Amino acid sequence: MSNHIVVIPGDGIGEEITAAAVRVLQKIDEKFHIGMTYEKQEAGGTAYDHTGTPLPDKTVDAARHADAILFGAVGGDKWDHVEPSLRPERALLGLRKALGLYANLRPVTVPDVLAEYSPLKPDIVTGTDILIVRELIGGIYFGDKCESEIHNGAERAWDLENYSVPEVRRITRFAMEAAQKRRHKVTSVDKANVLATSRLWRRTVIDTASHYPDVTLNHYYVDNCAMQLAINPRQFDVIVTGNLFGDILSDEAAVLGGSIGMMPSASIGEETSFYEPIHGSAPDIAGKGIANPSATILSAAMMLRYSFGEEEAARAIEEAVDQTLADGWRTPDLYKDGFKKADTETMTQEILSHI
Ligand SMILES: NC(=O)c1ccc[n+]([C@@H]2O[C@H](COP(=O)([O-])OP(=O)(O)OC[C@H]3O[C@@H](n4cnc5c(N)ncnc54)[C@H](O)[C@@H]3O)[C@@H](O)[C@H]2O)c1
Ligand SMILES: CC(C)[C@H](C(=O)O)[C@@H](O)C(=O)O
Ligand SMILES: [Mg+2]
Repeated sequence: MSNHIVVIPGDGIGEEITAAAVRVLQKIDEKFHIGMTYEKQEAGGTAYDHTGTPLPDKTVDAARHADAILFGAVGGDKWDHVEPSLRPERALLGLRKALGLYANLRPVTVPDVLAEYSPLKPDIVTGTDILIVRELIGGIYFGDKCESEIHNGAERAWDLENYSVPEVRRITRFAMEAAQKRRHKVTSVDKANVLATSRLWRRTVIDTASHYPDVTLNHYYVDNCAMQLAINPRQFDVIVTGNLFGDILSDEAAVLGGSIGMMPSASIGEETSFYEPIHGSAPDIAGKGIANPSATILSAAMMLRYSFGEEEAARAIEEAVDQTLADGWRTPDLYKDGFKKADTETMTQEILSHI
């Protein structure tokens, strides 16, 4: 079986964190003999600087032919003034669309050793284990938009949200099947009290869920869900939601475990899957060698599990990260008095030492 990985570091901390994850994968390969090969490709602002486009065709072609993709992050203030269609973030959206990556899985777990890092009380967050299933190639992100037009004498801009029944059905099935392997509960999040798209979303979720009688379904409006995540995160098993709400709720949920630097993701479509941390390019710390590489390393673990069927190897990575935290190593995003200070390199070496 071929296990060819296209690595797309992107911008900002992207290079540092993907390099760390590749080292972990190489160590895993020595132990588990998976036979992974790597190919680096450009996307984002750096690709724009080199080629005039944030998403070169070469990158899309390589991604399409890969067995899995490891992605860092794109974007940064440097490209804020670039024409919208050429912004670094368009590379990520373009790849998601080109690869049909409709289901974005964002697991939110709070290791016991990190419960005290949460801005919430440890007795609220301990034991949290949520899988956010975010629809990734529809909704307002991909609807028609207008950057600027004159309407009734005033300049305005607009973005159109739309969802079709097949799109909602597909992501709901995914969430239901994920829940069947977990605690058999799905919470659907929408804004059906206001938005037409959310009313179609809710109807379709209810209809699709009726084929999964072993899964309990409940609904929250997104504003209430944002609050429920802070009040009682343990009530959630699988959350299924649209593209924009999923983006926002997953950053919120990331703080339950103390840092977005710990949160991995997998994006699944019909063919090649895509693995990336949920955080961005962190321009404020880029190049300083202090980014937490764990989210990307844990994304590599998801790759082993979902793309290569290597459950034992995936667990070996997750346990190595847990052990490194249990040993007291903390990158600055998690550091507190009494713990051992780690930069990206030290954290990576410590994780490697446990594999
Ligand atoms: N998937 C992606 O490529 C992605 C995701 C989100 C944002 N972005 C882009 O990244 C740029 C910066 O966005 P932002 O500042 O809103 O979000 P961000 O996630 O890059 O950073 C938010 C905060 O979290 C910190 N942080 C993020 N990752 C960290 C890590 N691994 N270790 C330690 N601290 C970490 C940053 O230092 C910053 O303080 C923007 O251009 C944005 O569009 C890209
Ligand atoms: C960079 C941006 C396009 C992206 C998104 O909004 O999907 C990011 O915030 C994410 O969460 O992956
Ligand atoms: Mg986001």
